Amino acid sequence: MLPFGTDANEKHLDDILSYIDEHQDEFVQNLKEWMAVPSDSSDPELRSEVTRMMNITAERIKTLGGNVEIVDMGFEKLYDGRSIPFPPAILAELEKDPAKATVCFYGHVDVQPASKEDGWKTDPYNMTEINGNLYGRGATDNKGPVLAWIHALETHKSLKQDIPVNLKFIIEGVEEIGSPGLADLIAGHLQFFSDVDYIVISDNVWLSKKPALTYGTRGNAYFFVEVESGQKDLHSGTFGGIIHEAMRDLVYILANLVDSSGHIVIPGIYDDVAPLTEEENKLYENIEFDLEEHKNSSGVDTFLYKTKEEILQHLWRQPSLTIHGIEGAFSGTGTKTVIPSKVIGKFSIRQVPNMRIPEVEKQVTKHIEDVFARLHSPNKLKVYLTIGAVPWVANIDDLQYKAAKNAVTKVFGVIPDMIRDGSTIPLAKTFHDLTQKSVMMLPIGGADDGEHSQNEKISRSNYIQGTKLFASYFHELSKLHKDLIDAKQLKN
Ligand SMILES: C[C@H](N)C(=O)N[C@@H](Cc1c[nH]cn1)C(=O)O
Ligand SMILES: [Zn+2]
Ligand SMILES: [Zn+2]
Repeated sequence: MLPFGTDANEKHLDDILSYIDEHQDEFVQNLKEWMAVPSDSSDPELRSEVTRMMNITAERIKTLGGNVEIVDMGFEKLYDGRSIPFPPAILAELEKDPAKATVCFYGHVDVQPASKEDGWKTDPYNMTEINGNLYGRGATDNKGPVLAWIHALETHKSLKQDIPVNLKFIIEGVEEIGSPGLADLIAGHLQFFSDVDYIVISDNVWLSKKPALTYGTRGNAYFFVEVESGQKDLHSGTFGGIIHEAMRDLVYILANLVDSSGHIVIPGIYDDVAPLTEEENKLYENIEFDLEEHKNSSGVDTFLYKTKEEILQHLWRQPSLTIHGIEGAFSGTGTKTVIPSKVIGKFSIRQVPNMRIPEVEKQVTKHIEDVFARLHSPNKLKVYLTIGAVPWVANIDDLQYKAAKNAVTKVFGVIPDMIRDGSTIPLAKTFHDLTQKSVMMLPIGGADDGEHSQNEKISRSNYIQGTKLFASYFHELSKLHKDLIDAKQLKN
């Protein structure tokens, strides 16, 4: 093998990057096949599709030559009392050379719900390319990036080139429902992580047209609030006006969580939020972020805040409360004159440092009970936390951030922005806390990809350049890691 940093090694990488360009249609076709699987983890009826997607992923890693363990994750107890199997998780490894750095890639192949009726322009499960964009559910979140990582490795194999790092994979199928059971899986497989040097996640998007490295995410505390008036739905002509309606109680509760300025009105909720330091405050000035473009891509005319700094701080370092929906309420077209008997309001609070989920749970429960008490309603109230994902902020001085910066500069010709993300990777902090390894997010999705939205996409360019980015990252990391080991040996 040639030492890294030589011209021959540069030539190897250039061959890899050219191969990726030349095979892009094949890579796009592979993504189309993955996106045809409706692996929506939130729909119990589609659970077998998530399992099928996990098996497809496992086969692909096996074909690469990886050692794959398919881990049974047991059963999920649904809130309606049913039990359904969780999809299995994948633990895999490829290459085991003690002289090389070991990188563990984490990703998920489950997706958010999607249906044409929600307003998609194309069939969400039939990937469609329009003007250089690959539309469909999972394009950017997270099938595209997972496949791009695999393609970067397959390219090395196809060209019979040495992969400069050892690889491990942890791939799951329940990220979109908060990664239940995954923290226990990690805790029970610490041996798997013992020789891992770096953990990489590519499950978010850039903030602008400029590539970015992500060193922090918000967490999420997801709540269900259930109000029940009786055993069955009733006619609003026969019973309207004489009973305490569950829906009225719930709407009142939901209306008393957050005010029109976005301020969460739950007492104590901001108490633990980390104060803004002078040093952090300065960071926001230099980040590329086009407010108007962000508005355009969201389809919303007016944001709650006016400046870039306010917007970024409210996305990255302030909690936010979103009301997502009401289960059991009439939501179809038409004019059904029903009084729903049991309704479940769903809302979540994005968590930031130094909020603590048990404290948030207490504050939310007490607040909802107090608000409900004002109604003097005889209805039954239940409040419960269904997802408790904590925020994560990493040390950007870790070596892999430097390797990723070099790789971005090589592939995109610009130095990446260092950003945080308002969304949640439930396992990011868990990885760090349980393994004590460096964690980094290396996004390849564009700011306008529309994760979780209708018409989710990834651009062909980001998908293919992203594949090149991963290949370059292996090479840059290998060089820097080797220098680090050499320096350590010299010291001893
Ligand atoms: C960032 C990632 N692609 C993602 O979409 N994560 C989800 C995870 C989650 C949080 N609560 C429930 N699921 C998200 O941020 O919504
Ligand atoms: Zn995701
Ligand atoms: Zn997602």
